[in-house]
Amino acid sequence: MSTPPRLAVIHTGGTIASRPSPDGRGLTPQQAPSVPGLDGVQVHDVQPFSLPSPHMTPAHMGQLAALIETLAPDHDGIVVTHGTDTLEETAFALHLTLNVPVPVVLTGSMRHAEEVSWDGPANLLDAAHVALHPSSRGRGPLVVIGGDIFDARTVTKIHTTAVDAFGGYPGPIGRIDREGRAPRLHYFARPEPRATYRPAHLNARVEILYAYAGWTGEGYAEAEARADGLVIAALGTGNLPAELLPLIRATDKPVIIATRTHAGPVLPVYGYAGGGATLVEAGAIPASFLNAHKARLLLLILLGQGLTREQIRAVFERDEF
Ligand SMILES: NC(=O)C[C@H](N)C(=O)O
Repeated sequence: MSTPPRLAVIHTGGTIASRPSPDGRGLTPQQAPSVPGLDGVQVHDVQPFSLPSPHMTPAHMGQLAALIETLAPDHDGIVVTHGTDTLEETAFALHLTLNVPVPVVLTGSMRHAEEVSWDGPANLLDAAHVALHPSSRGRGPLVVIGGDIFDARTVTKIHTTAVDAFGGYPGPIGRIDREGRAPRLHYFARPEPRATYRPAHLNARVEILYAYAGWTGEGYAEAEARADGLVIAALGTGNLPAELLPLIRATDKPVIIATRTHAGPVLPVYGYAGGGATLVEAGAIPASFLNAHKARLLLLILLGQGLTREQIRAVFERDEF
């Protein structure tokens, strides 16, 4: 008789574990969900903490990565349940730091267990099937929501309330559906090979500034003084108002230019004061196609690994993530 597949389910909180709190103050994580209808699978539930995902920190992400590394040798797949608000950040932190052969699949829900349209059980079952499927190996951490399978590098939350809350450019790399009870899984794309990092710590201070029409640099000097590095969610292909150019030129710390536009790369094409070409000439580092919060995590991890500004520039320039 063959041994049943072994699945670890790591519960971290989020709406998928939430219910209205007895004090009437709104939803809070209370009870980890169980995977429904998984016959013949040995499920091992683990709950390192139970948080709403806005309370997640890089330290929790590090704790989760260490736990996954401990569980990986004895399991065929690992599912992580997580709040959706920062799910893409945890997924990307794992993508950058984990090097385990077993599939790791993050999921969550947009509706809680007492709502009519509770999406937790289906997402959990989908995530379990994806995690246990042999074709999922070697793709890095994946995110499964609403039947869509995303890679951690490009996935992002695109809606605050819809059940299909995740998207990102260029979109899902696969799809899981069910025919009766049987899972039907298709992959359309294989993520590019990724680099993994071993930071000595995750304590670097990296702040994000958000650009807008009429910004004259308010908040920049204070953030620059406190932080080890900055990320700016800039405009379009990575442009800023002219007033930011001398501020960036005077900064020795890494300043990453991401974009507040929801898709597309940052490219140094404009030569007016504050245009992307002038920011790069002043020392700034384009974030490639990473959004500001993923660029922040990459910078934090590279700083934690002791890289210099020029080594950090090379990682972003070569898309080594
Ligand atoms: N749908 C959710 O999970 C949202 C919740 N605020 C969280 O991220 O924990």
